[in-house]
Amino acid sequence: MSHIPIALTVASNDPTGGSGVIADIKTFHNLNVFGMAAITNLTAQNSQGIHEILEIPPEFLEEQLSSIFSDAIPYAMKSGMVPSADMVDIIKKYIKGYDIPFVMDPFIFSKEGKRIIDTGLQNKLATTLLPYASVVTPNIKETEAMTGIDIKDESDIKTAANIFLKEIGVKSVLINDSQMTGKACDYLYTRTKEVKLSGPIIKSKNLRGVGSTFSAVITAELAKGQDLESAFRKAKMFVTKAIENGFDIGKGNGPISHFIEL
Ligand SMILES: Nc1ncnc2c1ncn2[C@@H]1O[C@H](COP(=O)(O)OP(=O)(O)OP(=O)(O)O)[C@@H](O)[C@H]1O
Ligand SMILES: Cc1ncc(CO)c(N)n1
Repeated sequence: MSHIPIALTVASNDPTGGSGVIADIKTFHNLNVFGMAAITNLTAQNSQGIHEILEIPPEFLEEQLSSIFSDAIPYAMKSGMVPSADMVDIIKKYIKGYDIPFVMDPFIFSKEGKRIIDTGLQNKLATTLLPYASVVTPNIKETEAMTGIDIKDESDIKTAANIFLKEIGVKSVLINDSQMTGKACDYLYTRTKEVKLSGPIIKSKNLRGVGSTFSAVITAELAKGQDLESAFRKAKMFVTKAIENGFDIGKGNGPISHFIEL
């Protein structure tokens, strides 16, 4: 194959391969997109939780991005765990400088509910990066943290989505809900339309990487030139199958599968 779309992830490394950039690259590969990764953090984590986080010096993120972009421009890019305000500014420079689709997957809380970034950095992400994002993919807890809305039902989700679109200035928002309604519901809001996709909650303890994988599918599909609604539908199908085929790896919560065929 002489030509292939490129997708770039700017996120952290999980050495056990369940989430973060390794999950992103597995997803890009599954979808026939060439994956690249610029690392923001190294984490020490496993199926039982995140133990330590080591930040890469921001200048070295800049080195990684400048090496990538001076050589081949990715067709789409996503961000995951961004640990410092300096890194937010560096990422913004590349998004502003190169007009490519940008998917922001905010990583504010760990699966175990622990806050990973402070509110100052969370606000910086919202004010500096979100206005340049094609789409942001928060779960319910992240949506509450970023909009200040206490979400109890679907109308609160819509109110929060309007804050993302009208006050924060993001082009579209895709809110994932696997916590509130007892169903796995996802809501896409753009300035012109709303799409809701709903499925049953699959009972599994092996859910590591589900959020990273969902946003990686969206990024891969945008890299291929697909529109956001088709990318959303594909991401929903992908994660559903990936959860159904998850693995019992480790003593705690295992990873979802990236071997699936759609
Ligand atoms: N148990 C489940 N059954 C079916 N779908 C699920 C389940 N858990 C999550 N999903 C779906 O997976 C996608 C991502 O879910 P969600 O946003 O809740 O993950 P997350 O909390 O961001 O994950 P992470 O902690 O990995 O970032 C959504 O499409 C959601 O509906
Ligand atoms: C590196 C990394 N990225 C994302 C997540 C969230 O799933 C995690 N646990 N670790």
